[in-house]
Amino acid sequence: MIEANGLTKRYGRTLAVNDLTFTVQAGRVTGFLGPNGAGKSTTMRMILGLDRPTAGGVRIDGKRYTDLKEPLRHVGALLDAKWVHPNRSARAHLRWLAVSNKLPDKRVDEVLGLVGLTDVANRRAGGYSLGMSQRLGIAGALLGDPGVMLFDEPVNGLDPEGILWIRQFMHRLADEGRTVFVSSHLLSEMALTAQDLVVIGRGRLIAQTSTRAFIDAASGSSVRVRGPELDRLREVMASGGLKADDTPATAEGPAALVVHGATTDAVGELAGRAGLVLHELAAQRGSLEQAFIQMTGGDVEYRTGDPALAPVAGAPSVAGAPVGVPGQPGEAPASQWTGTPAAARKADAR
Ligand SMILES: Nc1ncnc2c1ncn2[C@@H]1O[C@H](COP(=O)(O)OP(=O)(O)OP(=O)(O)O)[C@@H](O)[C@H]1O
Repeated sequence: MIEANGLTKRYGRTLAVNDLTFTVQAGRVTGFLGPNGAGKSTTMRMILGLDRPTAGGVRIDGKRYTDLKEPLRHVGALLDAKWVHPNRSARAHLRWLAVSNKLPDKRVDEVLGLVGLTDVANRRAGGYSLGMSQRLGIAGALLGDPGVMLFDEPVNGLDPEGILWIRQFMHRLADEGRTVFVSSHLLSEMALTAQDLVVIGRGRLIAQTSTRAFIDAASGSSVRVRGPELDRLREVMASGGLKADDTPATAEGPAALVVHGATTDAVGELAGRAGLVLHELAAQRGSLEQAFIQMTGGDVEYRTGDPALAPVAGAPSVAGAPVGVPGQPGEAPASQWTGTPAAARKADAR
């Protein structure tokens, strides 16, 4: 378990992390989301004892990182997959890590097997693809068989096969009871990977909740309904006090209505009482992307002019956390956002 309490980091005038309090539970994959410059990497570095908090602190299984006698046995991290000497083989790199951390040599072959690199373990790491380098980084993080694992943008630049592998591997680590904390800009991927979320903006907590609750709170409840008499259906919804919008036919389905702020029960009963035949009645969930943009709306700069990405004023809060974090007077804003989810990927593509 990771527990951050009032975690704060200031770099000169920039308040990179501002009084962050959150918990990352064992046995779950927890996504760490925030616009560019929100403070994710700084937070991860503080968890790993690589940066000193200005105030507050963070504990790993109840202990500060600096108090862990053998840190690699408690926490493993993948921060930069290319952090390997290019002329070293994967096996030599892991052996060096194992020796310098007093870990048994036999663990090297175990972790190579776990990440599927056994057959290429003697090849130069400099010649590895990004996907292989990520696997090697994960092997290094696993060397001490730690209960807590941190991943900073692990799927950046990976092909679909590599992304799927990482997703399944993280689920496996969580199923083994480990704490898995992963930052990513790939929101659709996070929706599939993370069971819980910690969402930050300008260094402050926006939400800590399950992924499902985060999406539901942002998107509200809406119902897609379709039948042979769409006009009548719209009238019946209106007479029941429900607002319905038309959605045109697409490759995915025929024209339908989307009824806002309603449940399938309410829509079905209204239609049934009016004697209307229905061909489709389904609750609609928003995407993590929509929820993220809505929840971080106050923290970002939009440059695309796409109205679909416009920030929503007065976005609801999740789990009691504030939304639309205001900047502190006299502080430089620590957040940048280039608008589209694709552009949200780190410009430096670590
Ligand atoms: N060593 C440093 N010195 C000064 N400012 C820093 C330093 N490290 C980070 N910052 C600033 O702190 C803020 C948070 O940066 P951080 O890298 O933690 O954000 P992030 O959420 O990881 O962003 P990204 O997703 O773009 O990597 C930014 O404004 C950044 O410029």
